[in-house]
Amino acid sequence: MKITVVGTGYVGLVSGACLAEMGNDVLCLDLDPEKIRILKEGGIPIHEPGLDQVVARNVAAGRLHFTTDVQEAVQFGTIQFIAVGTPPDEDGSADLQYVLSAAKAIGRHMTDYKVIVDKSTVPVGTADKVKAAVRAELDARGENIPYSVVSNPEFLKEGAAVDDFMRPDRIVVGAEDDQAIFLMKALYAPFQRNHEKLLIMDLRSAELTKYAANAMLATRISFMNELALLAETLGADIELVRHGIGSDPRIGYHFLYAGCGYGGSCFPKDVKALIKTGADSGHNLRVLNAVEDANDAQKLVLVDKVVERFGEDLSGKHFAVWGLAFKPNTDDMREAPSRVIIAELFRRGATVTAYDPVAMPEARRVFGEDARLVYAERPMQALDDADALLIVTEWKEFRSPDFDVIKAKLKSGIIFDGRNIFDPALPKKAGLTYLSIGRP
Ligand SMILES: NC(=O)c1ccc[n+]([C@@H]2O[C@H](COP(=O)([O-])OP(=O)(O)OC[C@H]3O[C@@H](n4cnc5c(N)ncnc54)[C@H](O)[C@@H]3O)[C@@H](O)[C@H]2O)c1
Ligand SMILES: O=c1ccn([C@@H]2O[C@H](COP(=O)(O)OP(=O)(O)O[C@H]3O[C@H](CO)[C@@H](O)[C@H](O)[C@H]3O)[C@@H](O)[C@H]2O)c(=O)[nH]1
Repeated sequence: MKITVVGTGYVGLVSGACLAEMGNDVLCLDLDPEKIRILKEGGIPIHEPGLDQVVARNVAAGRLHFTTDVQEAVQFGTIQFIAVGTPPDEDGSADLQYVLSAAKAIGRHMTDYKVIVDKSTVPVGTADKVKAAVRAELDARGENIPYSVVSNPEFLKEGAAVDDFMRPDRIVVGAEDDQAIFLMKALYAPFQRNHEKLLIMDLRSAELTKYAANAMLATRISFMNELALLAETLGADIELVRHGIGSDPRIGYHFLYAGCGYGGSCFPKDVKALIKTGADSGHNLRVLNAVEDANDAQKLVLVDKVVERFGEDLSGKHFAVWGLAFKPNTDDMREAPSRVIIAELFRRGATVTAYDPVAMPEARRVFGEDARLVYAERPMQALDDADALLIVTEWKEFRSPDFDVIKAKLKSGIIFDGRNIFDPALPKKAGLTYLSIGRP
């Protein structure tokens, strides 16, 4: 099948590469000439394990191409995936300007039947807006070319994106006409081991499903984070509680890890957008408001613990921070807890040496030139002259350190672990004070 992907960011590139891997001819469009230049020269603008091989293989096979030419891109694919960003607007709602401008471009240049697929995360009712935007462009041209609009939200996780796309738990397709349903079924046939994975529904239910999934996952995390704080006060261990409740299949083990808050390009923005959708339609989504509040507070929990030990004023104190990305296996720092933690340490007068296996170039962009923040080449080097260590991202390479070396380096001998990555007995055996989330 011939497919165009409009927007070659995270989701666009992973989707385009994986759809090519399944034998389709894919043309990825982006308006950012720098991104397309990197891709055309064989580079990958994001860090995502395994993606480079899939891209290289399909470029070499002649199935995956990149362009900045809008007209060429629109005329290429029968299926047009819109995978552009939907960042939060000032009031928390999803900003649809990129989606609608992509839709208009399709209406402006299409010359034959198109299935226009919203893959971006978009609020309920967006498919109707996309339909209207395309119709307005066709009317302006005096054309009446047929087209369908489909909602096909994406559920991939960064760091595991290729696997999530190629082996999905489910594929949600919101569609309202037989031709579009037929084409979407044919497109996804090779992706499914069993047919129950393809869930065909109406457009609005598909749009809401995406927000419901992220909101449910964010709720589990905020719930566990609050219980972790309670566990600390009560002298219980949240990790044992997690095992205790996760063994109930109605609850399950996934997404129950307490930590220093959820970040990333999706949960924070999608929870906000769903709250706004609720408010706009007369529903105060109380649970989700609390989920967001709890997460905002949780991002500061490590600093609260630092303040308990070192006092409100941290002038003259220096901290090592391990982990900058919002989670392991990505260089993405969008809404990362590290941003809030480091900013709060600065506000209180402290300085920081940070280490992250892949996100340091991104951190340089995020924080800019700032004398209060330097970067280490290795995790242990970050500990030089540090009063204490803060662990913010659970990268594998942090999991088995030499605790005696940490003890020798840290002035206070304190580790503040925001991701519960160690068995507490090990740092304690080396004489360190180990403060994690929700554990005695
Ligand atoms: N990042 C994720 O893990 C993830 C997972 C599932 C769903 N989503 C959703 O997918 C959407 C895209 O997210 P992302 O992280 O890939 O965004 P991104 O910011 O990485 O990429 C968006 C790209 O779209 C391009 N673009 C904008 N307008 C364009 C236009 N009119 N024509 C062509 N290109 C255009 C931008 O230049 C950019 O490269 C969002 O709605 C997001 O919520 C993201
Ligand atoms: O038990 C857990 C699991 C995750 N997190 C945090 O939650 C955030 C998000 O993690 P994750 O969901 O793994 O990453 P994303 O790549 O943001 O993926 C989410 O957001 C995507 C964009 O919508 C969806 O497609 C995915 O299904 C959804 O998991 C990160 O900060 C994690 O540290 C926790 O604190 N505890």
